[in-house]
Amino acid sequence: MENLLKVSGLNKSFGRKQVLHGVDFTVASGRVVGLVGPNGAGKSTIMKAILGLIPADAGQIAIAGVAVAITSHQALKHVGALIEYPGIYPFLTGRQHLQLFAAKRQRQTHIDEVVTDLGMGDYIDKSAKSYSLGMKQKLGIAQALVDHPQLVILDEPMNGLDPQAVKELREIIRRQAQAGVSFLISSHILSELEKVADDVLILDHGHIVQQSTMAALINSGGVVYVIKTTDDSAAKQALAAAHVPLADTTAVRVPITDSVVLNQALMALVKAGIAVQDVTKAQHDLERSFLDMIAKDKEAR
Ligand SMILES: Nc1ncnc2c1ncn2[C@@H]1O[C@H](COP(=O)(O)OP(=O)(O)OP(=O)(O)O)[C@@H](O)[C@H]1O
Repeated sequence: MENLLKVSGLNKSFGRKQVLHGVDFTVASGRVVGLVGPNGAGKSTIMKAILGLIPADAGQIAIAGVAVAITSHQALKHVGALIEYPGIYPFLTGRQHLQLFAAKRQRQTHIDEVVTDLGMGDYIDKSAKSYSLGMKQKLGIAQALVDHPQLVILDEPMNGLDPQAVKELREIIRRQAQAGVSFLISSHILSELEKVADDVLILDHGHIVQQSTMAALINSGGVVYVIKTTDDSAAKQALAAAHVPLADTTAVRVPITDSVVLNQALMALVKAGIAVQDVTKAQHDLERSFLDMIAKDKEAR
């Protein structure tokens, strides 16, 4: 797979505060890459540097092999972006905004496509001053997509969107990725990107803490059996005595490595006279493993 975006050794300080530390990653053609990290981790700073909006102190950024710098924007010709807040002119209609962003060739068709895909038909010809937060956000996303870019950079695009709009946005991203468009999408909530991203970059205090596929990240947390009993604290003691590992201390959660562990757990509970009321396979807790990863990285530094 060809790397459309390549970022290497990116350093950035604001005054005496270093906010990016040797950031390296790639985005391949047709991949959706999630950039996830807590508030202030440096997500927007990375995106602004890629877009040549702020100068990096060190490192290289290349799009389709062409270098980007604050004075060299040629590589950004086929890049669409929404960074922080959409730029909205209150007295223009949504359609007029899109006309500013769409190249002349097939302008009308491209605008109609994106308006339909994002379900903006009802208000696209009204002036933007009447738009809700979510409508403005959608207009910002439409601006990023309207010119058929090869690479789309979206900073927290789900902000302000209702669940239906989030679903529509996910669908449009997946459709475009299938057609070969690459995406770099930031969020401070990992689970927000669970259904849309192929790959994940986890960023903390300007360091890339983990880079993997979303599938590998989900599997790395493992699946757990949640056992409901009549007496959970006695159940935990019985399991500890029988050397059955627990996934965490909040409930009777047994990690699934193989079914033998579940058998051992159930036998230990039955032997201790604890009634098992229910056993369910629980969804992997993505947010918890994200927080664990950040905590581990903090300890290591
Ligand atoms: N122009 C600036 N001047 C000084 N400090 C800045 C500037 N821009 C960003 N920072 C600092 O750099 C750090 C990273 O900020 P950045 O906006 O990149 O984080 P983020 O991960 O996008 O956070 P959020 O999720 O809150 O948007 C923060 O500590 C922020 O205060």
